[in-house]
Amino acid sequence: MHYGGIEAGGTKFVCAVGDENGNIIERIQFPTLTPEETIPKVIEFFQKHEIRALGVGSFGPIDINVKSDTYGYITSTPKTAWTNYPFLQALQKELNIPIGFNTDVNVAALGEVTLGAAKGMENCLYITVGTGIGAGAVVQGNLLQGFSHPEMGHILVRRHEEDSYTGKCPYHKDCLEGLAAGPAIEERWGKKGIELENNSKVWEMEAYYIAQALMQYILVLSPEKIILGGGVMKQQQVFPLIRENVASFINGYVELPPLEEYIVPPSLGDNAGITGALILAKQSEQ
Ligand SMILES: Nc1ncnc2c1ncn2[C@@H]1O[C@H](COP(=O)(O)OP(=O)(O)OP(=O)(O)O)[C@@H](O)[C@H]1O
Ligand SMILES: [Zn+2]
Repeated sequence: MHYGGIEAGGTKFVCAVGDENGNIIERIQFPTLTPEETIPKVIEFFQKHEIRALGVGSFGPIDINVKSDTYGYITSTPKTAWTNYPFLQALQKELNIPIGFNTDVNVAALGEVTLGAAKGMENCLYITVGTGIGAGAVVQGNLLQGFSHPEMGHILVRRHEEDSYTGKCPYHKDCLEGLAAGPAIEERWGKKGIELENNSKVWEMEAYYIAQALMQYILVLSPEKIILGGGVMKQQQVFPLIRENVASFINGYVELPPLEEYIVPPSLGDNAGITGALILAKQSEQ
């Protein structure tokens, strides 16, 4: 018997069928169009396979509070076709199996803690720096959740002294996402991140912001491993800069594991999310 997983992103939906250990057997992807266009394709894929349960890691904001009337909905997303869309209910109606529902980043954290860079640990943080910045956390073996899911990308950071860019977040302007996500890099420097590889100032500034965020996450959550993924983090040269900045901000106040092992890329690569979704599927049966 197999499990299903969905990594629902702002640009594409990845769907996979896997085994009880999170191994992917078959995967397929669809562009994220409107729910009316995308969801029937997703349902058709899973109806072809006999799956026991499904796990969903979704872009957000989403409602993951099981006590809420809108549990399972995508809520106030800027992708207007999906605003207030009852995502979980639409899947449930057609598939009639247990479904676990959480954020893309929480699910990626679950993948990495179960089978990836944080395997064997109870606490880890998964951060994506892409079109937006988001983080998911496994804390004492559980996905972190309160009245809603964490929104760690929107924290405030101290400005780099050479940065006069106003910031791109529609809600806060110069929050972390507003200053350090891919679109902010592009607007500040006038080129996409991928074309700025050799501009050391870009990555020095990027590391300065990301490291401040990491300091705050470290002090609040005490993660055993920090995993940084997403498009911007494909710039591997930023990792040593982030580690240096984290060391300098923390300034010896807490003893950290060796930073090359502590702040790392996802060891499941681009499969962190979909693998976590398969694991969430299995957990949803219990
Ligand atoms: N190799 C790269 N180097 C630098 N920046 C990159 C690279 N690849 C993608 N980006 C930037 O990352 C952003 C896209 O992020 P990503 O590839 O993680 O996709 P996404 O899934 O849309 O993001 P999100 O997870 O925030 O929804 C864009 O702003 C893009 O310019
Ligand atoms: Zn913000």
